[in-house]
Amino acid sequence: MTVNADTEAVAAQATWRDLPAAQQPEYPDAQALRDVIDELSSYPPLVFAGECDQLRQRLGAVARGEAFLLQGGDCAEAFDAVGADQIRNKLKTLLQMGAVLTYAGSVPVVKVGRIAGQYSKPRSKPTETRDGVTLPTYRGDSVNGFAFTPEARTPDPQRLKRMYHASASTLNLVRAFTTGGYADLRQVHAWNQDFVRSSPSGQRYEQLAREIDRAMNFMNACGVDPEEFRTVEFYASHEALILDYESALTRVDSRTGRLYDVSGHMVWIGERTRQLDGAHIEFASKIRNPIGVKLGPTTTPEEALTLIERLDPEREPGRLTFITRMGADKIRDKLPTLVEKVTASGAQVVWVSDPMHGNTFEAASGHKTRRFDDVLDEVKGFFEVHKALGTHPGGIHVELTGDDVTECVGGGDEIFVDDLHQRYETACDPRLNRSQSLDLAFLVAEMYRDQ
Ligand SMILES: O=C[C@H](O)[C@H](O)COP(=O)(O)O
Ligand SMILES: C=C(OP(=O)(O)O)C(=O)O
Ligand SMILES: [Mn+2]
Repeated sequence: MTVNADTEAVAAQATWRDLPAAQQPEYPDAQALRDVIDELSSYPPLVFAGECDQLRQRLGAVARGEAFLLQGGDCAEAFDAVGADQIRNKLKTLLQMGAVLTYAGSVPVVKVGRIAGQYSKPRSKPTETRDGVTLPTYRGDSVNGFAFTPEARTPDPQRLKRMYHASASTLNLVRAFTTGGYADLRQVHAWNQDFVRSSPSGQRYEQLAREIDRAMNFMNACGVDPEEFRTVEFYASHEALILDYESALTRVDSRTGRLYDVSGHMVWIGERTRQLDGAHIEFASKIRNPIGVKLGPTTTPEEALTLIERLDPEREPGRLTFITRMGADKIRDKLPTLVEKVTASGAQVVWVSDPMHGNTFEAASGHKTRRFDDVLDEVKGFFEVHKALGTHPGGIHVELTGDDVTECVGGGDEIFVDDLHQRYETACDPRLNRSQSLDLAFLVAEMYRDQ
């Protein structure tokens, strides 16, 4: 491992501490937090800086229009969901989506999970009231517990260590699956085996898998058996929200002397913490990882240009990804000016569509949900805008799970509002289930081809 702790250089990145940091937990015991930070600072990196560089190169290809980014996973990972089945199901769903996009969209797909670190949530309200009792809102397993009790909801810094260990175990299994044979393209059918073959998306996938098989057999018969089919390059990403944690996992790379946040390959800054004069952007400006920034409907072109100045002063394709989350009803109106102004500035950012976060609503039953049709319409709008401007629709960023949950309504195997209660398991936002995720991949592949 070539990443060393270089105390002085690492301390120099802590300039974010002088700036306002939104959405941070209020820990009751400051000393307990300091102790945890000290301990985390001594832990080994979860990723290698060279892998972050490799992802930046892959994203550079996306920025140039030569590849497509598939980024997806839970809204909020949970400590009690760090089990082999859940991790495998998520990975399988992403691999299936990747196969669909690569084959049907005829484009190399860069695969990045919202995984192995996605434990912290920004919230719209600081407190939650139930039956007259008001408690701090749930902010992700890294901060407090989901249960509605004062004990669970009090932020506990020990949870940051659990986040590290949960991330490490998850990443370990993901690496085992992706390099140990499970992700071998010859397994395209196996990924689908347990999936309801009667479901429309399962059947459609089966058809595509047969075509991939034939193509591979053809190549084999021609004497071609590329190593690339045996393993999959898969990267981990999460929102860099809790700066004490991200900062404790920031290290100097001994190869280059530069700082990397080794808690994940790519990190992003959320819509609620992207203030230009805030701590999160300052922190992100100091690290070399590929950085994403969520852009909601209020983003001005000037803000986008300043973000580029702050985060990508060297104008390096792949360094900066703008993840737009406008809402299906706003994307066609809001996105064009941003893309035009950014393109005119000469910057080569990756443009990605998050069609989830601008389309959330509360059903009459009280469940937070999203309509599959709105999700699809936002992606359509994203593609239309880029087509009109001659720019590259670089990818999608989605909240999904490999389990058959009922959290978003619609899809080929339709889920109705009245079904939501059946398997509503998310700790935060509603995710596409496996069938809806595959539906989306097929439809996006068509859009990409038509582009
Ligand atoms: O993904 C995160 C949610 O969109 C965010 O936490 C806000 O959710 P809330 O409005 O329920 O707080
Ligand atoms: C909170 C999230 O998104 P945003 O910052 O875009 O609201 C998220 O990605 O879960
Ligand atoms: Mn979310």
